[in-house]
Amino acid sequence: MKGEADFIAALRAIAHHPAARMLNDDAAVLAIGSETLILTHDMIVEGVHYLPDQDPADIAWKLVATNLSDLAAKGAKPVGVLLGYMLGENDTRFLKGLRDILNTYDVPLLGGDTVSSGGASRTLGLTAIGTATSTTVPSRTAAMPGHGLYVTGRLGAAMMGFEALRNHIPNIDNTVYRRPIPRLTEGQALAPLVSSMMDISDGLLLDSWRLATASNVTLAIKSQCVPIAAPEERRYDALSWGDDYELLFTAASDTSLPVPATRIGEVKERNGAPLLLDSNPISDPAGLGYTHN
Ligand SMILES: Nc1ncnc2c1ncn2[C@@H]1O[C@H](COP(=O)(O)OP(=O)(O)OP(=O)(O)O)[C@@H](O)[C@H]1O
Ligand SMILES: Cc1ncc(C[n+]2csc(CCOP(=O)(O)O)c2C)c(N)n1
Ligand SMILES: [Mg+2]
Repeated sequence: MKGEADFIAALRAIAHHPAARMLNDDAAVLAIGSETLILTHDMIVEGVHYLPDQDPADIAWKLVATNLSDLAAKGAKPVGVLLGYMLGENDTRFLKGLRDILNTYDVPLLGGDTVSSGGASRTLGLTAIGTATSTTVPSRTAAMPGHGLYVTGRLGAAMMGFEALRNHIPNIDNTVYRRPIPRLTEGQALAPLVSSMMDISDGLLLDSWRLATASNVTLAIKSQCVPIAAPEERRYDALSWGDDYELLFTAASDTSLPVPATRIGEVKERNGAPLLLDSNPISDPAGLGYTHN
């Protein structure tokens, strides 16, 4: 076994509950009585997800935003969060950023746990709980041949911001990298209309590959159609670096979309590779996006 994908594949043998959606989705979908809870947990690690000298207020924002983004992908309304905190050098700034994002999205802090690092690399976790807002909670497994493939926003802004922040380049906006915007209102508006939906955290191409694999379809993507927030010569990087937290979804071509989104390709019956990038078949996910090894 090696790396994230193999470990999750092994976990599938343990996660039998239908709410786990075979670990093929952004979040668990747990029906309780007449309510459907949406549950997700994401971690961030110093030096892996954020730069060691970043303002802790931004780290708090990103930790909550990345989790709310997974709720957004299921069209969920946030109910609350639980924080797994490792004490650091400026906990007051962390609390400031935490208050900022929880107030912005009107999300209560419900609890959590606090530890000291003992010298280990700083790692923070968050569990986000939401409720479904549409009767069918969008999945990654129901993309339908004939439907269009769409993405919200522009990709590559986080990559550009990260590079500017790391290399101390002024005049390049790094807000999207530091403080991503979870697409909660967009996700809720889209949920009743889409055939499948997920958020893009690890890069458009890798996450499209996951969507195609989960739905057993081929996604044909036209790279030139993807709106990017990076120089043209960085187009492939913008499609594979990750951290943009936009929504990727499939919908019937005649759907009147309630939010701005760009059609970047189409869903086809599976024929060979899960991805066709500018007509080139791609059947190996290596190099398509970010993975933990
Ligand atoms: N350690 C783990 N234990 C149980 N389930 C896990 C674990 N790691 C990942 N999963 C599950 O595997 C699936 C895919 O996880 P993944 O982290 O790729 O999705 P994601 O949260 O949408 O992505 P990202 O972490 O990039 O935001 C999800 O259902 C997730 O809950
Ligand atoms: C300092 C620093 N170096 C590199 C990156 C790039 N990066 C790390 S994890 C990830 C995907 C989301 O993670 P996960 O899949 O764990 O949710 C991306 C794009 C970064 N954000 N910060
Ligand atoms: Mg996700």
